[in-house]
Amino acid sequence: MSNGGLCCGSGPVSPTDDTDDILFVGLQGSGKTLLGQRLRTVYGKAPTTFRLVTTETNGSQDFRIPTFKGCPFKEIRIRECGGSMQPLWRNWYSRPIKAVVFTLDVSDPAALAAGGVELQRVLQHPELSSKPICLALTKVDLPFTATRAELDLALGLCDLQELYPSRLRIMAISSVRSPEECPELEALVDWMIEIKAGDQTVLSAKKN
Ligand SMILES: Nc1nc2c(ncn2[C@@H]2O[C@H](COP(=O)(O)OP(=O)(O)OP(=O)(O)O)[C@@H](O)[C@H]2O)c(=O)[nH]1
Ligand SMILES: [Mg+2]
Repeated sequence: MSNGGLCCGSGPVSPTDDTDDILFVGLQGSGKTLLGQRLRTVYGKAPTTFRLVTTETNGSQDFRIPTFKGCPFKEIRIRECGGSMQPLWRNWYSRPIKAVVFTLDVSDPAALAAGGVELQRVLQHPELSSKPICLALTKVDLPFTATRAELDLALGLCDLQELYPSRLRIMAISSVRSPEECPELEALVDWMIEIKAGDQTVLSAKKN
């Protein structure tokens, strides 16, 4: 499996010199790696055998996500910080990233409270105060997932959306589904493209 550049090892983990556009954070096993792999297939060529198997990200890794034909840039650069590196996520917040995607596994009730606390920390971190955040509710394909009403109750998502109306976007994602089966995957890439372009009209080139 090719995951782009892998940055891990025994030494202290520090941000790389590469410029990343988007930061992926979220608890261990919440679906960042599979989402990065899946997003590459939205406008890129889907591999004949898409592998659902991932390994834990010990450190960080990057994903290059192809954009659509006619987009002013060829790719979106994503940096995933492994859930096991949570105390070090903040090292990336001061980098010139443009937005953050926070993954929350809605099939794991035991992890919801901890995920909600981390989401609040991301939203309130001073280095990220001007950055758009996408809350990706992951694994929505699984049979027993928290409903949106349950999430509103447990995590106060409605209140968060009212508090950060233009900054917080919430999407329900399944990375085991194809982009045709889960249109939110394309919506997420388009959200990243708009943010990287700094121009909401950039998506109009898609239809030409
Ligand atoms: N059913 C289902 N399984 C998923 C989905 N996304 C991820 N998984 C599975 O959940 C497990 C963990 O996914 P990862 O993408 O490795 O999670 P991660 O957030 O990168 O974890 P760390 O690297 O440890 O921080 C893997 O077995 C994935 O195949 C999804 O949308 N649906
Ligand atoms: Mg990972």
